[in-house]
Amino acid sequence: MPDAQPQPTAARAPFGRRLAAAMADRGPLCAGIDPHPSLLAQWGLDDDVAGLRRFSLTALEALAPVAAAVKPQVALFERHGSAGLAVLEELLAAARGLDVLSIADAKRGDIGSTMAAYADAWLGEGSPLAADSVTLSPYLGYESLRPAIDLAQRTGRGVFVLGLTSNPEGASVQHVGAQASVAKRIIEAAGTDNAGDDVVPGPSAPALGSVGLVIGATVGEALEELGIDLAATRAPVLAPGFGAQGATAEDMRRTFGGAWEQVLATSSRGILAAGPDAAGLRAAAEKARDELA
Ligand SMILES: O=c1ccn([C@@H]2O[C@H](COP(=O)(O)O)[C@@H](O)[C@H]2O)c(=O)[nH]1
Repeated sequence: MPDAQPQPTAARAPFGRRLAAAMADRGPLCAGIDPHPSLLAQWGLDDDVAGLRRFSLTALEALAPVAAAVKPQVALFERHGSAGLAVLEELLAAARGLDVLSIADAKRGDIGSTMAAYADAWLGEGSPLAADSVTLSPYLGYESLRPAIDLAQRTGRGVFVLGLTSNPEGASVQHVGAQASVAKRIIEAAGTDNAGDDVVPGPSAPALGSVGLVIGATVGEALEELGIDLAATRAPVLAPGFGAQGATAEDMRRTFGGAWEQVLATSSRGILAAGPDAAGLRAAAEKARDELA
């Protein structure tokens, strides 16, 4: 498996630009790498570190050529302790070597002083866990995420802030406030950050900032009901819920409307269930990507 160190800051274009180019080149699919115990069993692997490593590297090699990004689910590595995190480090390095963008789905969020340490871990130059981007939870206040947003912008990396999540329970917090909802405030704050970013469109790619949003593919009419103008934010939109959680490409086109070009649909179990055969995995990802195209 190829290995590569994070590049120096100066050599890396802004994350939004790199993501837009990858989406133009490979399509709007992010392949989730979620080594659930049930999937390990289905692949004939043990629920241990060797099984985790085989699963993750097999999925990466099969899926990297057909996905704009890969998204390892950090919790499923953490459950194996420090050895699991070492596998995640190896996976992130291998993704760099295969030239596919990585999104560490860690959903970090804390008071600013601690947030700086999370930022160093996931976005810091030279950190063994550094990914191209990381998911963040804004429920200690959007501004508490500032150290991560700033570091991402300095290093050509990105963040995806939870806006409207794909799970049905999310609405009980995120929809509160109706037309001035919690979600709307967070989404508009991301838009403000992207307005200050150096955002330029590529020849066949939309102009995307480096502060992304997580908006579930399953949220239905919520964007419209809450009066949210996603297109105005220029945020890359990571959309989980496609596949195993039930959202179809058609549902997503309806939900995202004029912001469709910003959407990076992510699917994990829906693709990974086709493993361990590499050709089967790739075919499942290509089918998902073609449905979205
Ligand atoms: O709102 C959210 C935020 C993150 N996720 C994550 O995405 C994947 C979805 O996996 P599937 O197997 O495709 O359902 C998983 O890692 C979640 O933690 C989300 O689903 N919803």
